[in-house]
Amino acid sequence: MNWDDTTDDLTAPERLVGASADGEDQAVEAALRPKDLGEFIGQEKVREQLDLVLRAARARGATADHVLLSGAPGLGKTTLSMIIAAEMGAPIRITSGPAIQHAGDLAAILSSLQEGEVLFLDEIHRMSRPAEEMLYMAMEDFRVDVVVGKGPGATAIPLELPPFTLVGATTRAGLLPPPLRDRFGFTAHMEFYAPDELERVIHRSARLLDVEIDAEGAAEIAGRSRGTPRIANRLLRRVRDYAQVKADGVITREVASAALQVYEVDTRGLDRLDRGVLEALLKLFGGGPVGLSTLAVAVGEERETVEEVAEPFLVREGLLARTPRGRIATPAAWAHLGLTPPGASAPGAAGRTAGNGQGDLFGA
Ligand SMILES: Nc1ncnc2c1ncn2[C@@H]1O[C@H](COP(=O)(O)OP(=O)(O)OP(=O)(O)O)[C@@H](O)[C@H]1O
Repeated sequence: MNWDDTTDDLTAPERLVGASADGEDQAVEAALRPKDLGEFIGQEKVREQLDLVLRAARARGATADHVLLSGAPGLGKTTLSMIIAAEMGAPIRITSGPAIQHAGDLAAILSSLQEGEVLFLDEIHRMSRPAEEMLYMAMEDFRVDVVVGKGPGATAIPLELPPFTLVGATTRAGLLPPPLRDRFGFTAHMEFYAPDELERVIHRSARLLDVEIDAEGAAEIAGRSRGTPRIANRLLRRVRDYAQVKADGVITREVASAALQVYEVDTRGLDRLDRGVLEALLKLFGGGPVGLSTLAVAVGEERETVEEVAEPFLVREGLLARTPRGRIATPAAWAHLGLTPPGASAPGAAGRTAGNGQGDLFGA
């Protein structure tokens, strides 16, 4: 594993706990995707609300309102968009903001949509400005103006579109310009999944992959999956490999724990990079505060890698705080690594076992 690669792609797929999809994920995910709202696990509120929106549209014989899904990668936005199409009995077209750089690209897609079709636009916040402006009119009036020619001789030819449902997905709803946000009839924010929901995701995927797993094995993987179904499914596949080669193929707590120790994913889902940052903060800087640049040099990473790849999860987990004076480790960080904060009395045996049994990998 080459951590330097993370600076080129800040959600580097080679991270076992990275939330964006790698090639293997893409191949397997199609088979693991829930096909209807009933199969979709968790996100109770979103499911209930979406169910109402879709049922009502079906009852009216109308095309569903445009839907905006926001939330971190791997939480099921693509899956939900496919479910929306399936529930409406409509075809789906999938594209993404970065793929639409010119208004003409969007016009070509929109003009070829069938009536009622679902257009899934991933990373909608990364669309170009002219395409975004064309989308406003398409969403509201099902019409676009195609500009032909350049300069003073340019003419706008209006083009009627069949009614369609736009499902936009974004990791950051705050980045969307308000006029675009306002044109969605329904907006849903996807939350990270609770451990029991991830356990259900894991059991379901294990069934589909024909892997035997017990309740404790699923709980062990769920706890390390960073609240994200995509990571849960990926860890399940790696643990399955281990179970096949080193055990009898059955995933128990012991097998899952031993496998994820091999892959350097600890009990809270921290990987080598995350732990490296925490270790440096605690051992070299007494828990901080320390500046981001200094911390990055200490772990031999780029600033951006530490800030954008490692820190968000550490902050979310309450292990690290970003303050105006620099980065600070929380008491939970000391406990997690089984270390004693300066000035505190040494922990007893219980304190030391609060670590994750991987101290040997990072021991000073
Ligand atoms: N609620 C869920 N129940 C069961 N499986 C789920 C659920 N949500 C997501 N998954 C699984 O997690 C994987 C990733 O989901 P999906 O591709 O929909 O995420 P995403 O939010 O669209 O990610 P990205 O933003 O990176 O495109 C899929 O294989 C899917 O089967």
